[in-house]
Amino acid sequence: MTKSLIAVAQVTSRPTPSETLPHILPLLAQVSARNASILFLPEAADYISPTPKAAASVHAHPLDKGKNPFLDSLRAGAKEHKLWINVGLHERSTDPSRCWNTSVVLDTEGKIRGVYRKVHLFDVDLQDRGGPKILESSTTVPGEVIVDPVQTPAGLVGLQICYDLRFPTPPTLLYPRPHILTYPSAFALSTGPVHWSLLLRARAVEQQCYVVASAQVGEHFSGRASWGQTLVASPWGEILGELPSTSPTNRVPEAELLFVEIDTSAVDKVRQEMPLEASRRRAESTYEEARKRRLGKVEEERSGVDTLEEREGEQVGSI
Ligand SMILES: O=C(O)CNC(=O)[C@H](CS)NC(=O)CCC(=O)C(=O)O
Repeated sequence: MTKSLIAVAQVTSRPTPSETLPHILPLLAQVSARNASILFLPEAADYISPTPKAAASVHAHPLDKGKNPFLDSLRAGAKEHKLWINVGLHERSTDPSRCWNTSVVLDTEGKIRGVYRKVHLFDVDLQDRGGPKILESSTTVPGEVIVDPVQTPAGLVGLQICYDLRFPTPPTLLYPRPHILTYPSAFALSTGPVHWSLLLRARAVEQQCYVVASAQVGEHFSGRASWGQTLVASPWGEILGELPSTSPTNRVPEAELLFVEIDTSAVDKVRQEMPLEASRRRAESTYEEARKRRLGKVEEERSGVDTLEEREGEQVGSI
């Protein structure tokens, strides 16, 4: 069987896990009623807090069984409804005021099959574009590892999170090559309209795989909203399904589902028709040479501030 139905959720998470969970749990029965094999939930599905530093010490827990009420409920739900679940959530780190931004894969026994911690953190100042100034690194510890894709009933799933979407290199390093790249997200209103679907489709076209992006949507609390537009792209880059984005004129539900059929043989077919990976390997030595040259130049620029002035002095003197 190469075909399977997947369910992709769009959610408005609240400031605490106990406020959010009642919106998420009913989705599990809906997924199971449609016989979908796996449910994808967004980044920070457990909560989005106005005071993330304080919330980290209260609501972020280790992933271990019995230590994380939000994840424990999903583990029980996965088992009850015989589903796999991919979920983004806050994970307690060794620093009490900063958590990991983590993506977890659960199997039908509620057992953890994959854990990825967001590597690229959203440290930006978009105020001139009507957007936020956010320093995710002040509340989040960056992950250090690109993890291997996880085998699920829908195919091999490569784990990335939200802002990672802007970095094309990590997916090129995944092995075995995934059938699905997943980007659980909470995209900003200021970046979503132009960048979100463009980047998701670009990753699908480059990696020749499905891209599944479950998104946060709507207003989490006064002053913080997410873009939405939960989306699935095909290995050819087509949009196979999407849910509404946040807009002043359209009220989005607190939680809803998108169902899409995935066919792993469609991934194999595109990769046969256009064998990008084979070409990439042939180019590897060329990349390496360019990379070294670039690194050399960057280092020269960084250490060369004083010497540059000296050189300018020399030039002036010699003219
Ligand atoms: O932990 C939470 O509270 C929820 N997490 C988020 O909202 C994260 C980090 S602030 N958001 C993004 O990475 C947006 C990226 C984005 O919008 C872009 O790349 O344009």
